[in-house]
This record gives sequence, structure tokens and C-alpha cells, in this order.
Amino acid sequence: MHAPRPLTSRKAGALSGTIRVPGDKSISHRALMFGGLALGETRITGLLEGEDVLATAAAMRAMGATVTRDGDGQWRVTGVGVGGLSEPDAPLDLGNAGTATRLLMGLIAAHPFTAFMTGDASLRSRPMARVTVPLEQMGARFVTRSKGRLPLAVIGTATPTPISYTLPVASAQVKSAVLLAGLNTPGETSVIEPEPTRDHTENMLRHFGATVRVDETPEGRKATLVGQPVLKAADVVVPGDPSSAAFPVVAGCIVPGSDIIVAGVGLNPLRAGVFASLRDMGASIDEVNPRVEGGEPVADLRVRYAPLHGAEIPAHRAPSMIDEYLVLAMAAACASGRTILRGLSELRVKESDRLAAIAEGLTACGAIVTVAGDDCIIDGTGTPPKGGVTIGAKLDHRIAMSYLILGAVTEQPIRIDDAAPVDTSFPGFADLMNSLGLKIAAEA
Ligand SMILES: O=C(O)C1=C[C@@H](OP(=O)(O)O)[C@@H](O)[C@H](O)C1
Ligand SMILES: C=C(OP(=O)(O)O)C(=O)O
Repeated sequence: MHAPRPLTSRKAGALSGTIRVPGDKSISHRALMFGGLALGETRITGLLEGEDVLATAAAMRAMGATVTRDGDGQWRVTGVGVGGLSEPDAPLDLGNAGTATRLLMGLIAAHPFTAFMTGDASLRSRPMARVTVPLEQMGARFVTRSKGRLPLAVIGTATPTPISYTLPVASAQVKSAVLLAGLNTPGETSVIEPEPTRDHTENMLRHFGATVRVDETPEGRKATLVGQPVLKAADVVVPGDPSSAAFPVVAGCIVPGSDIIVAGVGLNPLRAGVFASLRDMGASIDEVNPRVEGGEPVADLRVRYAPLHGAEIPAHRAPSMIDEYLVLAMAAACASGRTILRGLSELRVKESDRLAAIAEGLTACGAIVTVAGDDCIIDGTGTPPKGGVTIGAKLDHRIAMSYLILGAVTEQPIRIDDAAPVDTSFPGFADLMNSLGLKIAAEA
């Protein structure tokens, strides 16, 4: 347990300036894991130094990789070779990090040792059966708490068998867990996904020398990994995280008169759904200086305030903006007319039940919100909700950041009971937002 760190956000004037958000969390986790398996030294530039990623670094060290940080912020990882991880001599504590937990479960599953995993109260409530089911098909065994929850033990296998697995839910974490187990498995391991999810695992495994084929099949997108590759160290440049960029971008969209630039944002099409959705609502977001960095499309986003209107956001877009619904809902609450967010079932199993966090938090702020099955309907009046409430962050960084952004336009301030979880993905959030003109402070 940590001491709660409340923060309050007050109404701000027009935002201006240029900022750069921290590195992409998904890419940072993978760079540490793959560097930790590769032969030679991998240098990582722009690694996200958030608690989730530091948990991955610690876990890889505990299993034999060498992970260090230079004074200039560059990270170096010397790997152990595919299949070369060693048994950690203490439980791995993954804190708040679902991605770290599920991907590492995959890696460990195909090693002949046992590892214990735990995390904070949020992580201990999240479903892990979605990963244990396919990994058991490959030969690993698990001892978990009821409903497949942490703490758990992964009993890895010396003789993993390859599988072809169709994802029952759209999840890059499940896809990646199976593919990472496939690394130390002879033969070909495939994952078929009915809805495409972020493809950083496929792209980065290729960058480290593995063979990964991607085919469009009648059942969906099929990624196939050829097992037991020799992974070779490869430098990684981490782009700015689009999921983090979404917070200042929404701020620029809702605070009248704003004109800001968020520089160096990763715009992988399987991640950029929130920007498309904001544009559907009338937002002015221009991609300036588009380029490719570290194999990912990147641009500077210029955001100019424009009045937003409601829009229907289709369910098939969910995987490309799964972590951005909370902050998009803040924008919808400031828009005029009805916004319908469809297909949100996966929001219920994130760091908290984010569908409930949208409905309860926005309603408390004075907005009109209805949940119908897996859809969320927000009826905007064109005037921001009035605010004047304390929102419980529930160990969920994205709840805290989203409501702090909304507080920039509500008549009354919005207080977050504990903003400490923000450090899991976006260290320095409040100072960076304040450099644009937001008014986020520790004292109410
Ligand atoms: O693979 C990844 O890096 C991630 C996948 C997503 O989770 P799911 O796979 O559970 O949708 C996302 O919510 C998470 O923040 C990062
Ligand atoms: C869902 C998230 O992360 P994770 O699943 O890695 O905890 C997130 O960052 O919003």
C-alpha cells in the first residue's frame, strides 16, 4: 500500500506549446523482453520509464538477462538466447502491469522451470485464464487463485508443443503470450485473430531476426511464428505512446482557443483509432512531419480547438483504441449531441471496470450517460459537465488522467483521490500537462 496522492484539476485558459509524451508502453515491454532473449547487446532509446515497464525490466533481470540504464537515459539489454531464461529465485511482482504479466507467462511457459507471479490489488483481480488456457494446450501447467487470478505459479514445460489458436477475445496480450511461448517451441505456432490487434510483437520479433508470417484467412488475421529462432540483438527506438498522447490531444480538443503540438507520436494504424474517432467528432488534428522511426509510423500532432459533436464509434474500432475510451468519453461529455461507443466488453477487465468508471464518474460530474449491454451512450449538451466531485482512481492510471483532463473545462474542479497509479504509464504527467496551461495541483 502506498500513501494516496490526491490531485485537483481546475478550469484552464487556452492551451499552447509543444510537448513530447513518454515512450510507448507496449513497445517498451517487448523491447526489454526480446532484448533479454537475444544474443548480444540491444540498445533501447526512448524506453518508457514507467512502473509497468520497470517491472518487466526487473523480471527479465530475475531470469538472467542483464538490463542497465546509462546516464543519458539509454537502456542496454544483454540477452540469454531463446530458451535460456533461468528460474527466478523469488516471486515476480508485476505491480499493476497486465501486459508484463501475460507476456511473461507465455515466455516462462516454454521453459523447464517454475515461477511465481503476483501484483497489486488491481492486477490480482484480472482474468488470466485467457492466457492459461492456450498455454496449457502447449504443455505448461498453472496453479492459480479462483477464476485464474494472481498470485499464480507457472510450471513451464521442457517439451512444449506448437498450437494454432483462435483468440476468443480481441487481445494483443493473449496473442503475444502464445507467440512468445512459441519462441522456445519446435515447429510453427499460430494465432488467428477475428479482429486485428496491435502487431508490435510480430513486427519486433522480425526486427530481432525471427520469421513471422501474417496471412489474411477467412477466419481472420493469422500470425505464424517459426519456433526456436536465433534472436540477435537489435537496437530499438521507441516512439511516443499514442495512448499517452491521447490525454493532451483531448485537452487541446476541449479547451476553447487551444493550439498545441504533441511531437513524435507513434501512429501504427492498429493503435490510432482514438484520433480517427476524435476527427469523426469534428476535432482538428493534423499530422505534421510524418516519418518512420524505429519501424513505426510517427508524426507530430497539431491540435486546434474546434467544437465537438457526437458520433457513433463502431465496435470493430475497439482494438485500435482499447485504452483510450475513458479519455474519449471525456471529450464526448463536452460535445454537442449523442456519442455511442460500441463493443466495450473488454473495458470491464482492465486495471478497473472502465465502463463503470465512465458511467459513474461522468454521471457524478453532471453528464448524461447510459450503459446498454456493452455500449455506452453519452448525451452531450455542448457545454462541459459541471464537475465539483472527487473521483476514485481505483488503481487505474487512465481513470486518474482522464478526469484530470476533464477538470480543465468543468466549472468546478475535479479531484482525484489518488493519482499515484499515473506513474505506471505516464511519469511526469501533471507537470507536462501544466506546461501546456492545465492547472493540475496537489492541493485542492
Ligand atoms: O499488448 C499490449 O501491449 C497491450 C494490449 C492491450 O490489452 P489486451 O490485449 O488485454 O486488449 C492494452 O489494453 C494494453 O494496455 C497493452
Ligand atoms: C490496460 C492497460 O495496461 P495493462 O493491461 O498492461 O495493465 C493500460 O495501460 O490501459
